[in-house]
Amino acid sequence: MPVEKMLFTDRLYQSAKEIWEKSYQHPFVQGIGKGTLAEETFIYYMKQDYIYLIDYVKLFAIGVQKAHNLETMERFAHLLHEHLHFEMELHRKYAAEFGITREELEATEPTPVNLAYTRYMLNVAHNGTLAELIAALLPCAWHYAETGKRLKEQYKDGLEINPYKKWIETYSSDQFGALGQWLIELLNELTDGKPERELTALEKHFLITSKYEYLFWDMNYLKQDWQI
Ligand SMILES: Cc1ncc(CO)c(N)n1
Repeated sequence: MPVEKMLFTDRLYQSAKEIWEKSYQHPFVQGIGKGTLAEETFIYYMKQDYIYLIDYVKLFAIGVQKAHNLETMERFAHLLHEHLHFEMELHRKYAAEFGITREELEATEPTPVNLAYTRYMLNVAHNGTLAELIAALLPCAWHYAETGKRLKEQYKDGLEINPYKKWIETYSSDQFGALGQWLIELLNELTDGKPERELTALEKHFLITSKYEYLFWDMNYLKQDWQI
């Protein structure tokens, strides 16, 4: 009987599982689910996340540049468009609700954790292979899709009156989930038959950005910024 082959992304999922669980249990994430997170904390996060996404979207442009065929180029161009419009529209809508202008959103200065996280991914994107780029950016797409779906299920009773309903609806949507799913498939294709040495390097990127995801929640929760 043939042995069922474990996908490389299953391995990544297993190795990051504990970190992701810690993120899910973080009071920031739970506060979104319950709708109890302080509004000023959410606004702080929306502003930081908006400028995070500006850099994140650039990673897809580098994906276009590093793609080996036209189909992959088209998919990265699609991802770039979806994050720039579908996802970032969420931030613009919340900002409008809170009386924050687009200019103000865009002029946000990154905190140390935000800057370190985006610089890490941009560095991998510029200096690494296409597989390395995907390994580094995948926790963002995958972890958010999973978080959105889990929160929606766990807190479905209060969803209609939850002020963060739009956030939960965006990240639990099939439209958002499909973005991560395609990255998962591409990474499995690119890593098929690759030596352990290369896989270990990819796993390292995946774990580091998974940890940055945790730090990002924590940084926003505590409103950690430059001390000087
Ligand atoms: C920090 C962070 N990670 C992932 C996502 C999902 O794209 C996001 N908006 N922000």
